Amino acid sequence: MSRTKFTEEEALAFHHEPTPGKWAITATVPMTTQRDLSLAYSPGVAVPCLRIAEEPQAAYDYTNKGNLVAVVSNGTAVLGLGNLGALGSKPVMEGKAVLFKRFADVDSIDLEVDTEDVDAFVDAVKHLGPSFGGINLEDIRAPDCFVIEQRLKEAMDIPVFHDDQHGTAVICAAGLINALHLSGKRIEDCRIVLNGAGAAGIACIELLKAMGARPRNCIVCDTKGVIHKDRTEGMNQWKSAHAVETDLRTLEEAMAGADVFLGVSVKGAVTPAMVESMADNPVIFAMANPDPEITPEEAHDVRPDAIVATGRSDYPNQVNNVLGFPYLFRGALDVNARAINEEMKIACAEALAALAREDVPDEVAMAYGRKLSFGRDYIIPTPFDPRLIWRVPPAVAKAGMDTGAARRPIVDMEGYQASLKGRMDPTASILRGITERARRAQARMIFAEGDDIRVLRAAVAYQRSGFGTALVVGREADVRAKLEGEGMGDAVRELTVVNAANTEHLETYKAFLYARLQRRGHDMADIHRLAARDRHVFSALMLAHGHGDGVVTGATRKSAHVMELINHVFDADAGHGAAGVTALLHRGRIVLVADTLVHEWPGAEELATIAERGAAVARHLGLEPRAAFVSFSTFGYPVSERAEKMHRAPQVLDARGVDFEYEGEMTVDVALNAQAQAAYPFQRLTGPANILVVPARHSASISVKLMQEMGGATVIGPILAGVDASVQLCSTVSTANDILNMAVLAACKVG
Ligand SMILES: NC(=O)C1=CN([C@@H]2O[C@H](COP(=O)(O)OP(=O)(O)OC[C@H]3O[C@@H](n4cnc5c(N)ncnc54)[C@H](OP(=O)(O)O)[C@@H]3O)[C@@H](O)[C@H]2O)C=CC1
Ligand SMILES: CC(=O)C(=O)O
Ligand SMILES: [Mg+2]
Repeated sequence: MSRTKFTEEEALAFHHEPTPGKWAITATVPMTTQRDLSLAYSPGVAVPCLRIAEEPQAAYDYTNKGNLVAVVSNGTAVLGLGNLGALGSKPVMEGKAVLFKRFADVDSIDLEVDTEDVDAFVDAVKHLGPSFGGINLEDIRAPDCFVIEQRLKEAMDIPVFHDDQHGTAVICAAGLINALHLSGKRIEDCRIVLNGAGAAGIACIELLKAMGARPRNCIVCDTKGVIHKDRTEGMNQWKSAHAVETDLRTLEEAMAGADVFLGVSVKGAVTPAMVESMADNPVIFAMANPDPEITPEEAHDVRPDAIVATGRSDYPNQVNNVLGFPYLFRGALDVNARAINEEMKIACAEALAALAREDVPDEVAMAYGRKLSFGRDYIIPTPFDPRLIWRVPPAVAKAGMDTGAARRPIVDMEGYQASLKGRMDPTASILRGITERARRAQARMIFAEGDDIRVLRAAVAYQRSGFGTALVVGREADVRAKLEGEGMGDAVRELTVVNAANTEHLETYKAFLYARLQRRGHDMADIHRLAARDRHVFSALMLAHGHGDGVVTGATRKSAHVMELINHVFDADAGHGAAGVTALLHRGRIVLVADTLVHEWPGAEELATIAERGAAVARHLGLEPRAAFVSFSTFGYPVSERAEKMHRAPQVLDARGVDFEYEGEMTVDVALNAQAQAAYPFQRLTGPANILVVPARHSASISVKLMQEMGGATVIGPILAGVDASVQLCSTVSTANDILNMAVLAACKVG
């Protein structure tokens, strides 16, 4: 499988753009008018204040407490990187905050507390309870973390959860349940070696013992080797609890014949020889971050029978607490829990383990680019599995209710599950699906405009992101100079620069073009000029001859002009049913607008074709199409000659017998709003439309640009659909990232 590759510059740029850091705050209420101001602040705010003072539980109804978690650290054990201090830990803590949001729609704020003193840390946090629904402690070194967590739990009436301890233990337990299932061993019989007796290690071994592992079969090691009964050096009470009577002294000795190795220590702590000495079908969870104790390749080289997991996302079997903390807190918050107790953690582990053993839906497999079925390379769900959000929190919430941790039980569990499904932003999974499909396609992408630095940056990113080969049309010296000017001189060697002078196919291209254009007023001199000097035509010719798998162009010239040139090579015009479809992504919704590129003023027949193109693009994106023909009138009112064609287009589709939902004509609010639709009980859409077929290109342009400028929508496209070749057009204002997006669409042939 492909490793995710990035440079240090890219990691820094990711954290720098569009604004420094990884998250910002947005208001959920309008703050526009004088009235808004008086409700949000003085005097209106007094009403909820007084209500909460009287009835503290009401804080969950009138403030964001019920969905807000603090990620708190002092930076003394940042991943496996050591003590980087409170400030040095902030990128990780911001990262945890965005993971909370992305995976479970939990709002979270990182708080870096600049002290290594346990008392001072506890004092700083223990009075913050009113602000939050939960406290996620993170990357605090052992043994301080044990004391801090215990004291905060006693002082606070909300869940206090040290993720490195319990989050890790929960995921480790879930993975181990399944790994042992596959290796045919019972936990009671396993010899388990744990390396790392810190926050994560102690919690993991405690949970495994609670699940049946025999204490005498568990050997714990740290920097001083095996923790045995006679040892005094580097000990503490938490380690002593796991000391055993044994002659083993080193990790190497302990690993011989072991069934399970758990690593929560540091990179490279395990050698291939140690793995080689383990028992049959050994289970190896090398969980140190960012680099594991041993890589899966190294382990499999010596032991092909091993079941290996790491904490990283770029290997199969990611045993990482990202699978736990978002869902544990989601479930806990939703019952306004006082704590996250043992039963809630075990419920989480069991739900995760059970999910991995189930059949994997196609869209999950598709997004990962490989078949996922329960087995050695799939013992734990993948973090992007969309089922996690509605499968795990209900199990946690139920355990919280059963054990009295819940302050507000959930009455309707089915309704709760449905609300969890609706909570997640579908656009994120759509974009992810496209990206993974493109990565799998490994397309040779032709970037036509190699003289533009945005295009070159997109081409470099395309190749470095592992999407495939970037073929850049341009002059080599020019490409080099431009990239050097951007401080990306190295990238020249990675790109393949193609032009009329260095291709062996120019004569073939010219013959092809002449055959198409000889009766359209072009002589051989015109043909040579087009084929050899026009990069749009040259790129299209490369594509037409299979010398690339897709073309991205249009960043330097107006799209109408580029379309004309592309049409010399492909039949990509209105007459041949081509259409432009633009995807608008906004607040978790995705709506396609068509035609945004080809038809100037389509008639009813053409509008029907445009709807078909829109439906095809929707399906490519993983949406079930619902097309609305939009206008300023709804089902014949107000009567207008201009709306007539929008009224007739659905009838054209009736006659064609297409296999998707469509309706019209209607105003945009009726198209997009289920309540407005309810006023027309006869209409046939089963929900809000996700394709808007607009009357003309001007209305398309106006609506898309209005959404972009005023609404802040993300715009992808126009996607050129209905052409028998993968050509995508950017706009002259495209950024490098927009161009990369178009290349990704071209790579997975959306359109
Ligand atoms: N995959 C996942 O989800 C998670 C992974 N982790 C990873 O686990 C590791 C430990 O994190 P955490 O428990 O929070 O950190 P702590 O600082 O609390 O504990 C680290 C432990 O590792 C031991 N250790 C360090 N180096 C070695 C070595 N070379 N050989 C043996 N033991 C060693 C230390 O030994 P000593 O006591 O002698 O100092 C200590 O017991 C990190 O790499 C972290 O990224 C953590 C949480 C989640
Ligand atoms: C994953 C995590 O929490 C860690 O490595 O510290
Ligand atoms: Mg951590």
